[in-house]
Amino acid sequence: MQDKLELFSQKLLEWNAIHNLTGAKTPQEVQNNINDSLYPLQFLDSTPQKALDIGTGAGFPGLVLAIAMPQTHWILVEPRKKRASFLHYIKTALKLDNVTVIPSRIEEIAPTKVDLITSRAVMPTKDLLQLAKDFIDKETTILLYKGEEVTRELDDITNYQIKQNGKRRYLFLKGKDVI
Ligand SMILES: C[S@@+](CC[C@H](N)C(=O)[O-])C[C@H]1O[C@@H](n2cnc3c(N)ncnc32)[C@H](O)[C@@H]1O
Repeated sequence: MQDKLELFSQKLLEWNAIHNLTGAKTPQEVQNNINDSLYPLQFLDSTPQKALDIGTGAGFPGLVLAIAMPQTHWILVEPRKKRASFLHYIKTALKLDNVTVIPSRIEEIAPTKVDLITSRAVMPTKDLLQLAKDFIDKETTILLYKGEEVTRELDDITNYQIKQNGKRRYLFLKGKDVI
């Protein structure tokens, strides 16, 4: 896993020097994003079979999680062409057979139920749950990477867990509480 993460980091820095894929411009910034992506893994109680990352951008968190979780099939949804091309390039270069890259918006793709949904810095929680509703069943875990104001977005959702690491808030929801 470490070798793959290093190669991902190196290629991201190379691509990012030409195309503007992400704000992470230095090895340390990329590493910080990798650490952020991986941190909440310790709170997952089982290995999901199928997972969906919405708005993967240059790979955070979905691609990093796919490298760390080879037993899970990851669907990475990213509509911006250069970002999706980069994800596809990394899938091929790192031989990530457990990854499918879909270069579309989440609302444009055929829904399928998944065990885990992740997303970071894409849209407010309620909007995301609405667009992702056909991917969610009662057992689905939803893991959203949020900031300190996370609870303001929750309105009537009362059953959730938040794990904190510095300013990051990892929001865990269960399908049965949001559908
Ligand atoms: C601020 S970037 C965050 C990228 C990455 N998740 C991260 O944290 O580095 C937001 C990403 O969400 C994607 N996005 C925006 N609306 C989307 C939608 N409706 N469905 C899927 N992706 C979307 C954008 O193309 C963009 O790459």
